[in-house]
Amino acid sequence: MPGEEQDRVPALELVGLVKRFGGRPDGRPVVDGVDLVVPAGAVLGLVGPNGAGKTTTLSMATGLLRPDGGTVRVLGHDVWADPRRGPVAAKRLLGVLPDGLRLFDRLSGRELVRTTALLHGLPRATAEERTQQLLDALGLADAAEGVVVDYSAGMTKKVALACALVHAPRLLVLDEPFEAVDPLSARAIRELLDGFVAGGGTVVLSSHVMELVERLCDRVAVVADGRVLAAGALDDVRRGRTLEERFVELAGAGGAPGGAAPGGGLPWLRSS
Ligand SMILES: Nc1ncnc2c1ncn2[C@@H]1O[C@H](COP(=O)(O)OP(=O)(O)OP(=O)(O)O)[C@@H](O)[C@H]1O
Repeated sequence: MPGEEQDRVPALELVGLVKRFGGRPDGRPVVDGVDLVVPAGAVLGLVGPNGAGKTTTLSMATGLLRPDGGTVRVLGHDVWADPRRGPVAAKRLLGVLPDGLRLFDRLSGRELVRTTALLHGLPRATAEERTQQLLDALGLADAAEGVVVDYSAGMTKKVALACALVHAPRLLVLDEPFEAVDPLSARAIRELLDGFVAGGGTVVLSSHVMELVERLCDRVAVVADGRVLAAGALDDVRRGRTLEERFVELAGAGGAPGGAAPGGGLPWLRSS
Protein backbone atom coordinates (compact mmCIF):
# COMPACT_ATOMS: atom_id res chain seq x y z
CA MET A 1 0.00 0.00 0.00
CA PRO A 2 1.52 3.40 -0.92
CA GLY A 3 2.49 5.52 2.10
CA GLU A 4 -0.08 8.29 1.66
CA GLU A 5 -2.91 5.84 1.11
CA GLN A 6 -1.82 3.89 4.17
CA ASP A 7 -1.92 7.10 6.24
CA ARG A 8 -5.59 7.54 5.37
CA VAL A 9 -6.55 4.03 6.47
CA PRO A 10 -8.16 4.34 9.91
CA ALA A 11 -6.32 2.60 12.71
CA LEU A 12 -9.63 1.08 13.79
CA GLU A 13 -12.96 0.93 12.00
CA LEU A 14 -16.06 -0.63 13.54
CA VAL A 15 -19.11 -0.92 11.31
CA GLY A 16 -22.49 -2.06 12.62
CA LEU A 17 -21.05 -4.16 15.46
CA VAL A 18 -23.62 -6.30 17.24
CA LYS A 19 -23.39 -8.65 20.22
CA ARG A 20 -26.48 -10.19 21.72
CA PHE A 21 -25.54 -12.39 24.68
CA GLY A 22 -28.93 -12.67 26.42
CA GLY A 23 -29.92 -9.19 25.25
CA ARG A 24 -31.01 -6.16 27.28
CA PRO A 25 -34.27 -6.07 29.26
CA ASP A 26 -35.93 -4.37 26.27
CA GLY A 27 -34.72 -7.22 24.03
CA ARG A 28 -32.07 -5.21 22.18
CA PRO A 29 -28.53 -6.59 21.78
CA VAL A 30 -25.99 -5.50 24.43
CA VAL A 31 -23.95 -3.96 21.59
CA ASP A 32 -26.47 -2.61 19.15
CA GLY A 33 -24.93 -1.47 15.88
CA VAL A 34 -21.78 0.36 16.97
CA ASP A 35 -20.04 2.41 14.27
CA LEU A 36 -16.72 4.02 15.14
CA VAL A 37 -13.76 5.29 13.13
CA VAL A 38 -10.47 5.97 14.87
CA PRO A 39 -7.99 7.78 12.62
CA ALA A 40 -4.34 6.80 12.80
CA GLY A 41 -2.50 8.93 15.36
CA ALA A 42 -5.60 9.59 17.49
CA VAL A 43 -6.07 8.94 21.20
CA LEU A 44 -9.71 8.02 21.62
CA GLY A 45 -11.46 7.71 24.96
CA LEU A 46 -14.43 5.35 25.12
CA VAL A 47 -16.73 6.39 27.96
CA GLY A 48 -20.14 5.20 29.08
CA PRO A 49 -22.10 4.03 32.12
CA ASN A 50 -21.53 0.62 33.72
CA GLY A 51 -22.91 -2.07 31.44
CA ALA A 52 -22.95 0.24 28.39
CA GLY A 53 -21.08 -2.30 26.27
CA LYS A 54 -17.56 -0.83 26.28
CA THR A 55 -15.70 -4.01 27.22
CA THR A 56 -17.84 -6.10 24.87
CA THR A 57 -17.12 -3.66 22.02
CA LEU A 58 -13.38 -3.59 22.72
CA SER A 59 -13.29 -7.40 22.99
CA MET A 60 -14.88 -7.70 19.54
CA ALA A 61 -12.56 -5.00 18.18
CA THR A 62 -9.47 -6.90 19.28
CA GLY A 63 -10.36 -10.39 18.11
CA LEU A 64 -11.19 -11.74 21.57
CA LEU A 65 -14.97 -12.05 21.16
CA ARG A 66 -16.76 -12.97 17.95
CA PRO A 67 -19.40 -10.40 16.93
CA ASP A 68 -22.92 -11.49 16.02
CA GLY A 69 -22.86 -8.87 13.28
CA GLY A 70 -20.75 -6.11 11.76
CA THR A 71 -17.13 -5.75 10.78
CA VAL A 72 -13.88 -4.75 12.46
CA ARG A 73 -10.87 -3.47 10.56
CA VAL A 74 -7.51 -2.82 12.18
CA LEU A 75 -5.38 -0.70 9.84
CA GLY A 76 -7.38 -2.12 6.96
CA HIS A 77 -7.23 -5.77 8.06
CA ASP A 78 -10.62 -7.36 8.59
CA VAL A 79 -10.31 -9.04 11.98
CA TRP A 80 -13.22 -11.45 11.59
CA ALA A 81 -13.65 -12.03 7.81
CA ASP A 82 -10.98 -14.68 7.48
CA PRO A 83 -10.73 -16.65 10.70
CA ARG A 84 -7.15 -17.68 9.97
CA ARG A 85 -5.46 -14.70 8.29
CA GLY A 86 -7.47 -11.72 9.54
CA PRO A 87 -6.71 -12.04 13.24
CA VAL A 88 -3.08 -12.99 12.63
CA ALA A 89 -2.40 -9.85 10.56
CA ALA A 90 -4.37 -7.66 12.97
CA LYS A 91 -2.79 -9.16 16.09
CA ARG A 92 0.69 -8.16 14.97
CA LEU A 93 -0.52 -4.57 14.75
CA LEU A 94 -2.47 -4.65 17.99
CA GLY A 95 -1.47 -4.27 21.62
CA VAL A 96 -4.33 -5.18 23.95
CA LEU A 97 -4.95 -4.66 27.64
CA PRO A 98 -8.19 -6.58 28.13
CA ASP A 99 -10.53 -6.28 31.08
CA GLY A 100 -10.07 -9.04 33.68
CA LEU A 101 -7.01 -10.34 31.88
CA ARG A 102 -5.74 -13.76 32.98
CA LEU A 103 -1.97 -13.77 32.95
CA PHE A 104 0.52 -16.61 33.31
CA ASP A 105 0.85 -15.48 36.89
CA ARG A 106 3.25 -18.16 38.11
CA LEU A 107 5.93 -16.41 36.06
CA SER A 108 7.91 -13.47 37.40
CA GLY A 109 7.13 -10.07 35.92
CA ARG A 110 10.33 -10.21 33.90
CA GLU A 111 9.61 -13.74 32.64
CA LEU A 112 6.08 -12.77 31.66
CA VAL A 113 7.05 -9.72 29.60
CA ARG A 114 10.05 -11.51 28.03
CA THR A 115 7.97 -14.59 27.18
CA THR A 116 5.32 -12.38 25.58
CA ALA A 117 8.04 -10.74 23.48
CA LEU A 118 9.44 -14.13 22.42
CA LEU A 119 5.94 -15.37 21.51
CA HIS A 120 5.68 -12.35 19.21
CA GLY A 121 8.84 -13.59 17.51
CA LEU A 122 11.29 -10.96 18.77
CA PRO A 123 14.94 -11.98 18.94
CA ARG A 124 16.02 -12.91 22.47
CA ALA A 125 18.36 -9.90 22.91
CA THR A 126 15.63 -7.48 21.81
CA ALA A 127 13.14 -9.21 24.10
CA GLU A 128 15.52 -8.86 27.07
CA GLU A 129 16.28 -5.23 26.31
CA ARG A 130 12.67 -4.13 25.80
CA THR A 131 11.55 -6.05 28.89
CA GLN A 132 14.06 -4.20 31.06
CA GLN A 133 13.13 -0.84 29.53
CA LEU A 134 9.42 -1.40 30.09
CA LEU A 135 9.90 -2.62 33.67
CA ASP A 136 12.01 0.50 34.36
CA ALA A 137 9.54 2.86 32.70
CA LEU A 138 6.61 1.42 34.64
CA GLY A 139 8.36 1.36 38.01
CA LEU A 140 8.40 -2.44 38.17
CA ALA A 141 12.16 -3.01 38.15
CA ASP A 142 12.32 -3.79 41.89
CA ALA A 143 9.46 -6.29 41.57
CA ALA A 144 10.74 -7.84 38.33
CA GLU A 145 11.81 -11.16 39.91
CA GLY A 146 8.63 -11.55 41.99
CA VAL A 147 5.87 -13.82 40.70
CA VAL A 148 2.93 -12.00 39.15
CA VAL A 149 0.38 -13.85 41.32
CA ASP A 150 1.80 -11.88 44.28
CA TYR A 151 1.52 -8.50 42.51
CA SER A 152 -0.96 -5.87 43.68
CA ALA A 153 -3.83 -4.91 41.35
CA GLY A 154 -1.94 -1.85 40.09
CA MET A 155 1.28 -3.80 39.52
CA THR A 156 -0.66 -6.47 37.64
CA LYS A 157 -2.20 -3.78 35.43
CA LYS A 158 1.25 -2.33 34.71
CA VAL A 159 2.88 -5.66 33.85
CA ALA A 160 -0.06 -6.44 31.55
CA LEU A 161 0.47 -3.07 29.89
CA ALA A 162 4.16 -3.91 29.41
CA CYS A 163 3.05 -7.14 27.68
CA ALA A 164 0.73 -5.13 25.42
CA LEU A 165 3.55 -2.80 24.39
CA VAL A 166 6.55 -5.08 24.06
CA HIS A 167 6.09 -5.97 20.37
CA ALA A 168 5.73 -2.27 19.41
CA PRO A 169 2.15 -2.43 18.10
CA ARG A 170 0.59 0.26 15.89
CA LEU A 171 -2.75 0.32 17.71
CA LEU A 172 -3.12 0.02 21.48
CA VAL A 173 -6.54 -0.94 22.87
CA LEU A 174 -6.64 -0.50 26.63
CA ASP A 175 -9.62 -1.38 28.81
CA GLU A 176 -9.44 0.79 31.96
CA PRO A 177 -5.63 1.19 31.90
CA PHE A 178 -5.58 3.53 34.90
CA GLU A 179 -7.82 1.50 37.18
CA ALA A 180 -6.00 0.73 40.46
CA VAL A 181 -2.89 2.59 39.30
CA ASP A 182 -1.23 5.13 41.65
CA PRO A 183 -0.67 8.75 40.50
CA LEU A 184 3.07 8.31 39.90
CA SER A 185 2.48 5.22 37.79
CA ALA A 186 -0.38 6.95 35.99
CA ARG A 187 2.01 9.69 35.01
CA ALA A 188 4.54 7.10 33.78
CA ILE A 189 1.82 5.43 31.71
CA ARG A 190 0.75 8.78 30.25
CA GLU A 191 4.35 9.50 29.27
CA LEU A 192 4.66 6.08 27.64
CA LEU A 193 1.44 6.68 25.71
CA ASP A 194 2.56 10.18 24.66
CA GLY A 195 5.77 8.69 23.28
CA PHE A 196 3.83 5.92 21.56
CA VAL A 197 1.53 8.41 19.82
CA ALA A 198 4.41 10.77 18.95
CA GLY A 199 5.98 7.78 17.21
CA GLY A 200 2.91 7.26 15.03
CA GLY A 201 0.85 4.95 17.25
CA THR A 202 -2.89 5.11 17.93
CA VAL A 203 -4.61 4.54 21.27
CA VAL A 204 -8.16 3.54 22.16
CA LEU A 205 -8.84 3.43 25.88
CA SER A 206 -11.88 3.09 28.07
CA SER A 207 -12.13 4.97 31.33
CA HIS A 208 -14.62 6.24 33.87
CA VAL A 209 -12.34 9.14 34.83
CA MET A 210 -13.55 12.03 32.72
CA GLU A 211 -10.71 14.40 33.69
CA LEU A 212 -8.20 11.80 32.57
CA VAL A 213 -9.95 11.33 29.23
CA GLU A 214 -10.00 15.11 28.75
CA ARG A 215 -6.31 15.37 29.53
CA LEU A 216 -5.19 12.41 27.43
CA CYS A 217 -7.55 12.04 24.49
CA ASP A 218 -8.16 14.15 21.41
CA ARG A 219 -11.24 12.14 20.46
CA VAL A 220 -14.03 10.64 22.51
CA ALA A 221 -16.96 8.30 22.00
CA VAL A 222 -19.85 8.21 24.47
CA VAL A 223 -21.76 4.92 24.52
CA ALA A 224 -24.84 3.91 26.48
CA ASP A 225 -27.12 0.91 26.16
CA GLY A 226 -24.94 -0.53 23.42
CA ARG A 227 -25.14 2.49 21.12
CA VAL A 228 -22.82 5.37 20.30
CA LEU A 229 -24.51 8.57 21.49
CA ALA A 230 -21.76 10.95 20.37
CA ALA A 231 -18.32 10.55 18.84
CA GLY A 232 -15.71 12.85 17.40
CA ALA A 233 -13.12 15.44 18.39
CA LEU A 234 -13.16 16.07 22.14
CA ASP A 235 -14.23 19.72 21.76
CA ASP A 236 -17.02 18.84 19.34
CA VAL A 237 -18.44 16.26 21.75
CA ARG A 238 -18.06 18.53 24.82
CA ARG A 239 -19.77 21.52 23.16
CA GLY A 240 -18.20 24.02 25.52
CA ARG A 241 -18.93 22.02 28.67
CA THR A 242 -16.84 19.61 30.70
CA LEU A 243 -16.87 16.04 29.52
CA GLU A 244 -18.55 15.01 32.76
CA GLU A 245 -21.40 17.49 32.22
CA ARG A 246 -21.82 16.33 28.65
CA PHE A 247 -21.63 12.66 29.70
CA VAL A 248 -24.40 13.17 32.27
CA GLU A 249 -26.48 15.03 29.72
CA LEU A 250 -26.07 12.30 27.09
CA ALA A 251 -25.99 9.13 29.15
CA GLY A 252 -27.98 10.24 32.20
CA ALA A 253 -31.18 10.83 30.28
CA GLY A 254 -32.63 7.64 31.72
CA GLY A 255 -32.46 8.93 35.33
CA ALA A 256 -30.40 7.77 38.28
CA PRO A 257 -29.10 4.20 38.04
CA GLY A 258 -30.66 1.51 40.14
CA GLY A 259 -33.97 3.30 40.50
CA ALA A 260 -32.86 5.57 43.38
CA ALA A 261 -34.90 8.73 43.38
CA PRO A 262 -32.69 11.52 41.94
CA GLY A 263 -31.59 13.77 44.76
CA GLY A 264 -33.65 11.76 47.25
CA GLY A 265 -30.95 9.26 48.16
CA LEU A 266 -31.70 6.39 50.53
CA PRO A 267 -33.38 7.78 53.65
CA TRP A 268 -32.53 4.69 55.74
CA LEU A 269 -28.80 5.47 55.32
CA ARG A 270 -29.15 8.73 57.24
CA SER A 271 -28.21 8.57 60.90
CA SER A 272 -30.23 11.66 61.85
N1 LIG B 1 -20.17 -13.04 28.79
C1 LIG B 1 -21.32 -12.39 28.95
N2 LIG B 1 -22.49 -13.07 28.97
C2 LIG B 1 -23.67 -12.45 29.13
N3 LIG B 1 -23.79 -11.10 29.23
C3 LIG B 1 -22.66 -10.38 29.21
C4 LIG B 1 -21.38 -10.97 29.08
N4 LIG B 1 -20.44 -9.98 29.07
C5 LIG B 1 -21.12 -8.82 29.23
N5 LIG B 1 -22.45 -9.06 29.30
C6 LIG B 1 -23.49 -8.03 29.45
O1 LIG B 1 -23.32 -7.09 28.40
C7 LIG B 1 -23.60 -5.78 28.87
C8 LIG B 1 -22.40 -4.90 28.58
O2 LIG B 1 -21.33 -5.29 29.41
P1 LIG B 1 -19.86 -4.65 29.25
O3 LIG B 1 -18.96 -5.39 30.19
O4 LIG B 1 -19.50 -4.60 27.83
O5 LIG B 1 -20.13 -3.16 29.78
P2 LIG B 1 -19.10 -2.01 30.13
O6 LIG B 1 -19.58 -0.79 29.42
O7 LIG B 1 -17.71 -2.42 29.86
O8 LIG B 1 -19.36 -1.84 31.69
P3 LIG B 1 -18.39 -1.37 32.92
O9 LIG B 1 -18.21 0.10 32.77
O10 LIG B 1 -19.20 -1.71 34.12
O11 LIG B 1 -17.12 -2.15 32.84
C9 LIG B 1 -23.94 -5.90 30.37
O12 LIG B 1 -25.33 -5.91 30.48
C10 LIG B 1 -23.37 -7.25 30.74
O13 LIG B 1 -24.14 -7.85 31.76
